Amino acid sequence: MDANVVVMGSESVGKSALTVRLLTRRFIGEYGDIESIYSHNFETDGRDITLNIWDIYEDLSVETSLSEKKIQWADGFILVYSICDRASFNIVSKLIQTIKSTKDYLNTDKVPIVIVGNKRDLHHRRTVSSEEGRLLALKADCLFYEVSAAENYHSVLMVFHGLVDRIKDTKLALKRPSGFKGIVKSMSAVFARRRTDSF
Ligand SMILES: Nc1nc2c(ncn2[C@@H]2O[C@H](COP(=O)(O)OP(=O)(O)OP(=O)(O)O)[C@@H](O)[C@H]2O)c(=O)[nH]1
Repeated sequence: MDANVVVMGSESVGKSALTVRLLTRRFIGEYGDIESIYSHNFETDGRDITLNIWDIYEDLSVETSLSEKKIQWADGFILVYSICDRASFNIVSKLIQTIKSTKDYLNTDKVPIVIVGNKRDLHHRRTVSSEEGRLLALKADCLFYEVSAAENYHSVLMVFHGLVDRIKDTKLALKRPSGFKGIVKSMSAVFARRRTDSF
């Protein structure tokens, strides 16, 4: 399975640090203004996953046709803020709205989004509590993690694994009509066939 992932958030929250941590297991400190697509292969539940990660430098809270293209390209989103930067947390809510209004999800309301509070190691400078992050995720039906790209590889790995699991579920739900909508769809397919049969 291929999964396109966009990493978004305000400036300097650690988007590149998270991406580079996943790819190399390292934290190198300074990353410059890079914007690239990286590919990374891993296995989950016996399935090979190719993750295409787009690390976005541009501020996507300002709507442009390019940002719309990026949103359409993505199967899932990692929205990063810094626990020491309240403005970066506020931008995450705006990004969720932009994504949910832009992305055309046909049958499902569940957009695979993970909210990440980064720089957990700087807890003495914290201005956004864990509860606020968790509450936002709960309201928007997203996953939530607090991590330190600087200090910990495993929590970063969990972020990407969590997102891939959600992407898998969404892709499966899109393939197989399920629930009430799916039943209505299958019934109308049967009736449509009957109607054409009778002519
Ligand atoms: N203490 C601490 N610093 C971090 C952490 N993650 C990133 N940084 C630092 O925060 C700064 C910004 O990190 P980047 O990864 O470049 O952030 P970015 O969001 O990609 O930044 P832009 O590309 O400029 O938008 C760098 O100085 C990093 O070393 C972290 O978990 N803890």
